Amino acid sequence: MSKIIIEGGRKIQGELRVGGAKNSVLPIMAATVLNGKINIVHDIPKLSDVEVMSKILRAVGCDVKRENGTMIIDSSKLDNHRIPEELVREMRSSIVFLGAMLARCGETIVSYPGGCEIGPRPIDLHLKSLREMGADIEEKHGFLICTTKGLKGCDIQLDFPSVGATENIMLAAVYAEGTTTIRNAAREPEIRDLQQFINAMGGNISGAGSNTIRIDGVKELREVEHTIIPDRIVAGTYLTAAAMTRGEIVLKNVIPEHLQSTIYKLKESGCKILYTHDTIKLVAPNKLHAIESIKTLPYPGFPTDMQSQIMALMTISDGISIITENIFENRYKHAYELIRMGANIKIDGRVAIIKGVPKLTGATVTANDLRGGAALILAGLVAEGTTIIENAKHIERGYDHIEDNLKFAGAAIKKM
Ligand SMILES: CC(=O)N[C@H]1[C@@H](OP(=O)(O)OP(=O)(O)OC[C@H]2O[C@@H](n3ccc(=O)[nH]c3=O)[C@H](O)[C@@H]2O)O[C@H](CO)[C@@H](O)[C@@H]1O
Ligand SMILES: C=C(OP(=O)(O)O)C(=O)O
Repeated sequence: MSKIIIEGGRKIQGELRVGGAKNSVLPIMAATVLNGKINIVHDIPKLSDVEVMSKILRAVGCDVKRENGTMIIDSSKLDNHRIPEELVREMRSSIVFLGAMLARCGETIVSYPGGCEIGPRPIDLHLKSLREMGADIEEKHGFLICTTKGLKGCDIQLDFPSVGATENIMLAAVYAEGTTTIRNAAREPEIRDLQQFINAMGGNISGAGSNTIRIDGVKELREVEHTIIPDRIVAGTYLTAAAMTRGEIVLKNVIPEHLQSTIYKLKESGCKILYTHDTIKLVAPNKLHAIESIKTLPYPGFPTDMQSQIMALMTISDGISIITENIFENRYKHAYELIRMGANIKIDGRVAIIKGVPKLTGATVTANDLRGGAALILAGLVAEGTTIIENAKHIERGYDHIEDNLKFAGAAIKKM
């Protein structure tokens, strides 16, 4: 079981480059099955989720090669429509293969993904939408057995702008007969990246980034080369690390527009933030102020994937901060670990009330999920003494060499 050990009290400063976004790379890897040709994808981060996605692609017959940050996926020999159950269990977001495999093969068998560390994560919107497009989906013994005699474009109204459901519909609709319209679609930047990838291989999608997406079915797709957009959550995490340690950091390869809600809240805590079109500089104040209220919302609202990290910052900010978690029901497990480090946090359902304390103290804590683990690293960077984070494997799902990057920026941190 991997552990991260941190000696707190060092500033995070200097320059860091942000790599490709996990939440872009995963659906884009699923989309590589569509063309039955060569896909070249740049700026692929080294993450355990990317490893699982590669294993799934190989299991269905694709050839996957990786050279540093570039991945070459040849989907021409795809010959299996069953996604191995153990891999779906390892990574819930493998559910995006549903739409992609239905489009390519007209059939697929995927095990039901179930919930995860952050609570129940139903897929009813995915299934309802794919059925509306003409998919026949049987739910039997924990598996989804999906077939179609041909998907047809239709109008889909999502009850909630689900990221995964929007992606699954986009993938399924690429070859569908006629036009598919998704209303109340998710507007996350990663959705637009998926549109760009599919269009670069000859698909016909418009509207991603707005709440209405139109997909006109095409007959054939070609080879493609694409670069993944930078990870806005990794960028937000490094900015928060500099803010909490009274540091000063410049991030390169970022899209500041994607981080506006995070930047806005970091400014409220007293940080000075300057940016160009692809860099962000943060200068921390001597004293962090409480952030009156943060409500997680679909993009462009404040991202639930930054909630844990910003909570870590609030624990040492002067005054009372309030978080309302609106996206996931059970995303406060990290709060109880932060309390072990001296934080003053009260949880009442979806609301967390955080009263800033003068200092945190190092302790042995457990990462229960990806972003909760990142929050514990941030707390460890400022805590007095040694922090040991157990179960650090969760962090590897979404951060490429976080300990090396933070060490480079001044932290006393190591992984064991
Ligand atoms: C790989 C990836 O991109 N993961 C991101 C994606 O997850 P994911 O795609 O799973 O998130 P969704 O946007 O689908 O889920 C948001 C909310 O909708 C609910 N819901 C979703 C689908 C459904 O069929 N029924 C339903 O009720 C979920 O339970 C949750 O409460 O968006 C989340 C919300 O920004 C992020 O936290 C995740 O990092
Ligand atoms: C919840 C997250 O991801 P996933 O949907 O892959 O579990 C996340 O990135 O914080």
